[in-house]
Amino acid sequence: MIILADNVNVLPGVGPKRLEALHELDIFTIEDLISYFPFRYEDLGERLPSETLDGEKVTFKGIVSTPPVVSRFGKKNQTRFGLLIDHENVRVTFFNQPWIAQNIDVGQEAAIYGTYNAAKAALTGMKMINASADALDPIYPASKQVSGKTIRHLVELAWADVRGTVDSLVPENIRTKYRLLDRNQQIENMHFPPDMPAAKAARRSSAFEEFFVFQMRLQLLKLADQNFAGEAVNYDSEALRAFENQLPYTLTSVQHKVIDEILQDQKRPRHMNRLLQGDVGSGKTVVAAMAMYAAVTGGLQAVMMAPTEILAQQHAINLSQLFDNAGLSLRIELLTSGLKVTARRQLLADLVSGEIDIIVGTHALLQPDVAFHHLGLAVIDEQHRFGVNQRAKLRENGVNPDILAMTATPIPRTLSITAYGEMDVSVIDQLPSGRKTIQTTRLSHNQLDQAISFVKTQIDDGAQAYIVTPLIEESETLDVQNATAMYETMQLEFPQYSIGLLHGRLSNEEKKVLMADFKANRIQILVATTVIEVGVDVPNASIMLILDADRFGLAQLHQLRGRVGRGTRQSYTMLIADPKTDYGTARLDAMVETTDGFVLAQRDLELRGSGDILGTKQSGVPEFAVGDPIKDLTMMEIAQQEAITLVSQDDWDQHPDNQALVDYLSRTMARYRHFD
Ligand SMILES: Nc1ncnc2c1ncn2[C@@H]1O[C@H](COP(=O)(O)OP(=O)(O)OP(=O)(O)O)[C@@H](O)[C@H]1O
Repeated sequence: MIILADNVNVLPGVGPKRLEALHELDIFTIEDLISYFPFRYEDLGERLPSETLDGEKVTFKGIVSTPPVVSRFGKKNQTRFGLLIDHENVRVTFFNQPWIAQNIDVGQEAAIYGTYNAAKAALTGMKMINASADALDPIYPASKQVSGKTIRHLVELAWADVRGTVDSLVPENIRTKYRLLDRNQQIENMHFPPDMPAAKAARRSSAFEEFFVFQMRLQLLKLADQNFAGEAVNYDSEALRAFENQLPYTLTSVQHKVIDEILQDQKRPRHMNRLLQGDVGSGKTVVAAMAMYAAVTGGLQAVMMAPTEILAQQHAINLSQLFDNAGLSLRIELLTSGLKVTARRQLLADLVSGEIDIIVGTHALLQPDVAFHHLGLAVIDEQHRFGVNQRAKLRENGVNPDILAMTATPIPRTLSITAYGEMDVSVIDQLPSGRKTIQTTRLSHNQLDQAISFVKTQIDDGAQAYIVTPLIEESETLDVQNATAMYETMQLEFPQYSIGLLHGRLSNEEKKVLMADFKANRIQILVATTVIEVGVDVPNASIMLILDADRFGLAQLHQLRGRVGRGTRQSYTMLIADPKTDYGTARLDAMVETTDGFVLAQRDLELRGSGDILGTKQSGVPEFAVGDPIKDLTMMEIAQQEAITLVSQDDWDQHPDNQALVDYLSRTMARYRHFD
């Protein structure tokens, strides 16, 4: 007798090789197997012959009216018998499936899927179907090593034993409220639906279950965060006010608002886990600087983590400038991989002794030898590149800083509930005043000369420009060649100016020097591949020329455009492209129409359709097997509400009704992919 917790290799036919292949599909136990659902059903279309067109594929169900006869010709053979459907007799022929004859007797009910020949009232059989079930064929997501048919077969074997023994994960009161099936019925109808409505009902229940379990995990994570007794940061409000007064600009009301939200969190003796979401160029850095300064005035250290070394370096420069200009002497250091051994050792010593106030770096900051004197705040830039597990690393060796994650990836409201479910969110939805709307134009390749002469007039006027060439995924060499060719063209076009070339093959050191030169206006034109994409801040750069712009996704184009329009100059983005697809054209049109990242993100979603996993993957939204977090948003919202309600009840995890859920969550938490 097989039970749910058994390893799948208890099933006949699952040897080491197949086991490995099943592991690839995340199937380890019998429970995993029976929760591995078909993603659609082929309707085999049971009908009467009179309703069927010639040549149509169809399923006929009837009574076998003549004994099966197998005739052979050479290596081939055919099996024939009659099938009485209602009052019509149809002649059935199977080719090369002689075993069919052994399973057929006169008088027996049979369902056969095949192609109908109306003139001859004959059916060329393709397969026999379980006559007592409906003609729905479940289609399983398969891999190269395991076919859908094998999965189907294993599910049948397993279900025969565990049927009726599955406990529901969604508590009964919630199931009743939303008319959801219990888990036995749900699983049975996912695999063996008697008809389409039953399959639909089972999918609905499965999707809800999946969302609910996901939301439970988020809520538990949130609770765990809160229970991690965070530290109350006793910051110096006077000092913060003085810092603000020394800034080179006035903070916008939205910046004020989000700074207040963050400070409130820091002040509480609770752990902060907040996401700061703001469009490109909206001024997140100064908000983060305030939060870090708050920690420092409270006698704590702060760390800022960026996804790349270029960005880390930029942040270190920007922060130093901000604090220097305000006359504050904080010690800010940059930890990079290029640091010499002795320098690194000194840096780490100063960090642990508390001499360093703020340290900026990449993932390198998560290495075990990096220890703090007293870390109070971790700012994480571009949050979706850091998984929850990585954040957890920060907590090891006893440090449990407040977390402020920042992202410029505009996630449409419809997705943020899924992407950031466990965090509190602050949004900057207003750009600093004085910004002029970036003017975006679309040009074809034969207008490139025109674009370049426009760049010329702007540079003569003191502006700086980016020229971006597309990343060629198949070949980094081509990619670099492309950028290099453009660089050479620009040198010819602009002999009087200094031109830089930035691409992925350069060392971090070379990149750093280039960026510093560009920032200081020692370089006027920077030809770059997409390495320039996120976070680079050079306010005097006001021209962005993107070549083959149709090769970029909308989010990427928006990020690139966000590199300009950061100062007071009128900025321009020129998209050079001859798009070959409607989708390419639509993306460029969207860019011309709006500069609002949230509008673009929504448009992107519509253009791609919610089924596109790739896009959602990029944005950090987890994938689901059955439910669609965009189409089924309301269901996700309900699942979230119910999860919040459940975990807010005292001793909810002690209640017998919730044991199956509690067990399931603890069993599966460890290998939960969404949080990697
Ligand atoms: N209130 C303000 N008034 C005027 N300028 C501001 C204000 N706040 C920030 N800035 C300036 O706006 C520019 C963009 O700010 P910042 O680099 O913080 O943007 P960001 O939100 O980090 O954007 P990205 O995600 O694109 O890096 C910077 O040059 C910064 O000095």
